[in-house]
Amino acid sequence: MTIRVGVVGAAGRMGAEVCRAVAAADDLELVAAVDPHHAGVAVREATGVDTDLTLAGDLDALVDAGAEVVVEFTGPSAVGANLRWLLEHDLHAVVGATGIDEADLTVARELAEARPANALIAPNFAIGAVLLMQFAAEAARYLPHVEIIELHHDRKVDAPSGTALRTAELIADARAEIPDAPLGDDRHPGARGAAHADVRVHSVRLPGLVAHEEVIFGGTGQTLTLRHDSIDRTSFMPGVLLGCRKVASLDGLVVGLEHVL
Ligand SMILES: NC(=O)C1=CN([C@@H]2O[C@H](COP(=O)(O)OP(=O)(O)OC[C@H]3O[C@@H](n4cnc5c(N)ncnc54)[C@H](OP(=O)(O)O)[C@@H]3O)[C@@H](O)[C@H]2O)C=CC1
Ligand SMILES: O=C(O)C1=N[C@H](C(=O)O)C[C@H](O)C1
Repeated sequence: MTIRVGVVGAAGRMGAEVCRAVAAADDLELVAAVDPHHAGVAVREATGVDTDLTLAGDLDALVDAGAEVVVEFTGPSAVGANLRWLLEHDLHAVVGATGIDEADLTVARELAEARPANALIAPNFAIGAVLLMQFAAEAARYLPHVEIIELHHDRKVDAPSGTALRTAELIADARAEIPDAPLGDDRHPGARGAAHADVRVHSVRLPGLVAHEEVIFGGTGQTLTLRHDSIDRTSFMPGVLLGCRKVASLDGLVVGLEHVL
């Protein structure tokens, strides 16, 4: 039995990659692709997938096409409303877009509890990044002094990255104390990064980068550096496909790919 998959944000860097990955998977079928600003464009042209589908302008196309699972890769300004719509229409959601706010997350959690559809939200679908977050949480138990540097391509709209925010939260949950992160003589605001969950996060945006994160721990006479590099967006695809296969068996809404590994 194949799973019928729709993609929202299908003309974007990640959405197009997801369309290609879904179309290439034997057990998944690409049945709809939505991207309002590119409606009417052939999916073949936007993604290279061998299909007669056309990019749809609104989410109703997902229902019309009989999608069972929908992959959401739009961005911070659209993801909250889209996720709500998907759950209200009983469509399982695999969400990669970052920047969903707390209020939208609460609504989505309640909907996923109340209705038959589930949601998997993963700030990062690359297995290496998931492991980096787990290793960072483990290290923070012993080395509470830590800062994060995330580095991304220059077209990324949000900063800090969703992965960096999640890493900071996992570190905050794991470490027993909140050590000082001195600002020093902070002559240029921002020079010491931004604090999230009491962890300093620094964001770099440059052409040539894809998605990278370093977590640097400091201790007496030593440092420990954990680093992950996505050098291509295909790095996220095994995680996204796994999410498509597992989301129906989840219970409500979960955050983090680790829950389906
Ligand atoms: N979880 C993970 O593993 C990963 C997450 N991401 C996240 O995925 C998101 C997308 O990244 P990326 O592909 O690089 O961004 P892009 O800007 O390339 O793609 C986003 C696409 O969504 C479209 N879009 C905007 N609004 C809507 C809407 N309301 N409905 C449907 N489509 C819409 C955009 O249209 P237009 O071009 O006209 O704006 C664009 O085509 C970001 O939040 C990023 O942080 C990225 C990589 C991995
Ligand atoms: O925009 C991106 O590219 C990425 N976004 C996600 C994030 O904000 O963490 C995941 C990955 O870092 C790539």
